[in-house]
Amino acid sequence: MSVMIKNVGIVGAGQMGCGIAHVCSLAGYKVTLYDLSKERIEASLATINGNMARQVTNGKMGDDERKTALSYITGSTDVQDLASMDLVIEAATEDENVKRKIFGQICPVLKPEALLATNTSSLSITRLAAATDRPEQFMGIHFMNPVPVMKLVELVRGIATGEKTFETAKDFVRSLDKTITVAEDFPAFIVNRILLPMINEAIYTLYEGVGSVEAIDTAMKLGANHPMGPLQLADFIGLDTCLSIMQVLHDGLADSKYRPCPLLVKYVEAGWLGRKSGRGFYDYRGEVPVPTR
Ligand SMILES: CC(=O)CC(=O)SCCNC(=O)CCNC(=O)[C@H](O)C(C)(C)COP(=O)(O)OP(=O)(O)OC[C@H]1O[C@@H](n2cnc3c(N)ncnc32)[C@H](O)[C@@H]1OP(=O)(O)O
Ligand SMILES: NC(=O)C1=CN([C@@H]2O[C@H](COP(=O)(O)OP(=O)(O)OC[C@H]3O[C@@H](n4cnc5c(N)ncnc54)[C@H](OP(=O)(O)O)[C@@H]3O)[C@@H](O)[C@H]2O)C=CC1
Repeated sequence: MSVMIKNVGIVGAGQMGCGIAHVCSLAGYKVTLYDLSKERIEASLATINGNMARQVTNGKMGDDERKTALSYITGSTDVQDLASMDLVIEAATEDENVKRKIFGQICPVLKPEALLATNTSSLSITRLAAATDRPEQFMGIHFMNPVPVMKLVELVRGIATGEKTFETAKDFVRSLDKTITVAEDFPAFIVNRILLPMINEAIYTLYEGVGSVEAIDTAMKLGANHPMGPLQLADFIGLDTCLSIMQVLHDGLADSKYRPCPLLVKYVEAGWLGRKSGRGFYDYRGEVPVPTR
């Protein structure tokens, strides 16, 4: 008992929006990728093309497949283009006010039967659902970064999420060849409840002078077999997103063990957001990343 999905809208063409568009188009869905500016849309379509081209070079897909998938993605800066979507996945900035504003704009445009999902990393699905006109048709579909590579998707139901919505989300995620894990609607769900305190602790380790950026990342890569060091991973996720998640954990669970490291706050205040802004715990503006501490 699930709803037929053909057209998928994605709101926010950042790193996650691009990744979600990438995997949806490869699975045969018609994708409308919406963001605020034409420049962002153009840059995002170029990023998706580049990521697919790399998969062609590595023999992971054929060039015809790449062309077909790309032809399924349409960029848009007009919210009216979401009117024909069966499912819309919100993947905009991790800020509750931004997301609430988006729901206020898109809900009047969507078909009554359309499902609405959020890719939020941490925010309450129940609270976000209450900001829409369709709490029964709303849930969390939380992809991992980089989406084309990571196998997991967390599914999170709000208190009002209907069974049909949940079943449809499960079928949809399986059609993308991803593995589902179901999390209850508590701050940051499962992956980020565990991962982000580890990253925050790595930043405290740097802040307290226990080790340099390089020492901490090398320690966790070679000493714990993590594919990326925690500071490299923080830069990869985006330091603004990391800080938002820690704030949600701190506020939502009211435990001082989740307090965001002041050094993380400082980097975000400086606009050093990691890879996406060119600088974070590493400086990415040269040929190779250079630690900033
Ligand atoms: C914050 C949240 O809400 C939740 C989260 O997502 S938390 C973050 C979860 N993600 C992680 O923990 C990632 C940890 N890092 C890794 O697993 C690996 O370093 C990595 C997969 C990102 C890269 O692996 P690697 O072996 O160093 O790199 P590399 O061999 O160049 O790439 C492996 C594949 O990833 C792809 N890839 C790498 N970065 C990519 C990106 N940004 N976008 C798309 N594809 C990417 C490459 O194209 C390559 O794909 P193919 O195998 O299809 O050719
Ligand atoms: N980064 C990660 O590793 C992961 C992130 N997530 C979640 O996915 C979501 C997106 O994260 P991510 O892609 O990393 O963030 P990015 O900062 O890369 O992208 C966010 C995008 O949303 C756009 N945006 C902001 N406001 C609006 C709006 N009102 N309407 C449409 N688009 C808007 C931004 O535009 P502009 O740049 O112009 O502001 C930007 O293009 C967040 O909720 C995050 O928590 C989930 C899993 C992993």
